[in-house]
Amino acid sequence: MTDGAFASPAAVEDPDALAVTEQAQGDLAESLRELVDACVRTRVDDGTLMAVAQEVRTLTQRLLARAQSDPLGIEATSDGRLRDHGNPMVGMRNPIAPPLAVTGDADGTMSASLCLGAAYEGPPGCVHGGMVAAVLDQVVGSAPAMIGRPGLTAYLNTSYRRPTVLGTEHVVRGWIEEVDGWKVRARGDIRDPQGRVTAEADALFVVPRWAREHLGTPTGDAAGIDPADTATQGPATS
Ligand SMILES: CCCCCCCCCCCCCC(=O)SCCNC(=O)CCNC(=O)[C@H](O)C(C)(C)COP(=O)(O)OP(=O)(O)OC[C@H]1O[C@@H](n2cnc3c(N)ncnc32)[C@H](O)[C@@H]1OP(=O)(O)O
Repeated sequence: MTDGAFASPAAVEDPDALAVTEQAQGDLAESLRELVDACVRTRVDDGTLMAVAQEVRTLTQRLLARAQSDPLGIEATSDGRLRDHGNPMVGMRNPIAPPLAVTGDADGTMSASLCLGAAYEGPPGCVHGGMVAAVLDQVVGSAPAMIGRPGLTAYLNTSYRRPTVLGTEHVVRGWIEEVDGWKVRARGDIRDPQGRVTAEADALFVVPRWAREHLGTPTGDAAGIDPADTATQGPATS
């Protein structure tokens, strides 16, 4: 979603072929996540490092043999799916993305599990604070999107309560606090396996003026949900 440019639905003429392609794209990204992790943690000798770098550059050229010049954007397919595959938090084609798998509860609370490795280290053994904020931005921001208000982040105030430890399963949640027209205030947190909050966020998401005419009627997962009904909605559990 960029200023003034909204993706139009891409027709899915052959869902089976698309599924095969998406499987291959996802597998490539996953193999690159493994490569990134290995790149950070490897202790092989210098000669091996140089040889591998050369091999990787050769592979890059194979992929660039046919590549688009623009970023992927967000596509809505004619079978109703949102394809945000380049997104750095959830994008299945993006090796930078963990990727988060964000799901919604019946009460509108969004959640995802989070377990990050060496590539995301900030303080020793802990997740980088910028990554923590980015994860919260995505999960908390998906709550407004679910009710047909896919806003941009106007602010995201993040409080870091305790370190978010690498290699440990955490739960990230986001929920709506208040809906005011095209503005949605939402909150979220990250909890460790003991249920302790490691970070929390208070955020405002605003559907920009240029996008509002495209969102007159909530679509997809937001269909049938009246944003007015979710005002002052809280999380399922505290
Ligand atoms: C369809 C597909 C979508 C899929 C999405 C999937 C998942 C999504 C998950 C994504 C997660 C990741 C998401 C990302 O990574 S989003 C990327 C990071 N964020 C940005 O780049 C946003 C940049 N800013 C803007 O584009 C605009 O300024 C926005 C959109 C914020 C406003 O827009 P616009 O300029 O057109 O409108 P307006 O200025 O008339 O303001 C309108 C109203 O808002 C109020 N206001 C504005 N700013 C603030 C503020 N800071 N505090 C308090 N209030 C604020 C303002 O007072 C006014 O209120 P009112 O006078 O009406 O009462």
